[in-house]
Amino acid sequence: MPPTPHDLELIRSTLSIVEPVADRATAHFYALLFVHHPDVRSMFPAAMDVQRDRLFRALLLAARSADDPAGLTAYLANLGRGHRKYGTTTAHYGPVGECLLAALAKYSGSRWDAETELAWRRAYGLISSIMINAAEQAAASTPPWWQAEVVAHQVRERDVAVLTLRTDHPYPYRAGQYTTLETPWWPRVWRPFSFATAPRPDGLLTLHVKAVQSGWVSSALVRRAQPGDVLRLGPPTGSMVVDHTDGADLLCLGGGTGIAPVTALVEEVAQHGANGRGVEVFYGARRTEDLYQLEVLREFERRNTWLTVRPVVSEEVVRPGSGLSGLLGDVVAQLGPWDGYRAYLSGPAAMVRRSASMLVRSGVRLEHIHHDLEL
Ligand SMILES: NC(=O)C1=CN([C@@H]2O[C@H](COP(=O)(O)OP(=O)(O)OC[C@H]3O[C@@H](n4cnc5c(N)ncnc54)[C@H](O)[C@@H]3O)[C@@H](O)[C@H]2O)C=CC1
Repeated sequence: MPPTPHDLELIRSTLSIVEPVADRATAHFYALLFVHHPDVRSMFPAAMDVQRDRLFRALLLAARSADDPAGLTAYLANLGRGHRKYGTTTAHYGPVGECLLAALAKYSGSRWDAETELAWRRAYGLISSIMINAAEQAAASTPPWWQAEVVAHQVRERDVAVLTLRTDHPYPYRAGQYTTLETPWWPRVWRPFSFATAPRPDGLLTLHVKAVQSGWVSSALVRRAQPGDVLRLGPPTGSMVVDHTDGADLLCLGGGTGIAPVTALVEEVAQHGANGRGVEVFYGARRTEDLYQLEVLREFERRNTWLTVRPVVSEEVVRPGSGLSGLLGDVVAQLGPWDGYRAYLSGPAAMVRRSASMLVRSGVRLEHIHHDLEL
């Protein structure tokens, strides 16, 4: 039986009690899981900090999205497909559910009673059945992960590398989407990276990676990876895809390496034909020298009259009339209104959040703003 509206109230109330102590509750969950099911420990990375954080964020997201069943189902189905790369099987869901309920019971104190437990059992039953079904369906046509050999590695500026990959099986994706990637140097640590090109006939994939401070995976990809190294990729995911049937103009904001999926979208429109639609790209960076992808975009602009590319720098003063400076979303909003546009936002989380609210104020409808921030 699916959760009832009353179940949802009980679930949200439990989560609000557990949220302030989420780090301890999730640590307890993993401790229970690894003590009672030691065989699953090898499926997780040695350092569990990011993983701990993810579990609770996923639960919160599921609870908050319960009013949007279609969106929630899509999110959970994606999560189920994505779990195949960890080696997750249907048999794992039962023990995980028991440990999760035990951890929630411990950290919700006197709020936990038989009714609350039943509500969580119903919710977990639904969540796991959606994830299991999606994983089983995906298993019929795609591998759990793809091996991807680095065939080119080019350092564009100080900390950004462009990697070209060849997969062992065809990799089906859409421009604007991203993958999760594991390197041989940090086993079981998976990080997301967007594709920087639309799918091409040769099947090669391109990623832009910036080595971020304390970013183990990104630093290894920029400073250590070289042609011949073999990475693993999870399935493609992400909602930043263009609907080529609606013909509306596109407004794309890419900040830093967030310009990668924007470049892919431009390439896909060029392949597909713009059919009367205009595409406005705003490319944000801190300084002019960080605009590593500008020349590639300028080349697209020279070949396609429907495309306009404007760089925006945030930490440099630009002479009036010679360029744009300021925070990306703020600058774009000032150039509005943007009524009727379909917006695509990609870059640092704070930039995406701020830009989304600025664009809503300058006329873009919320449902026409695409990005892949989860919370
Ligand atoms: N699909 C997506 O959303 C993608 C996201 N990314 C993320 O984008 C980020 C790129 O990092 P970098 O290249 O180091 O970018 P960066 O830190 O150099 O900033 C790039 C742009 O974002 C703006 N920005 C940065 N912080 C801001 C804030 N707090 N408020 C408003 N604007 C802000 C800057 O002014 C600049 O225009 C990474 O975190 C990466 O994970 C990368 C690729 C795809």
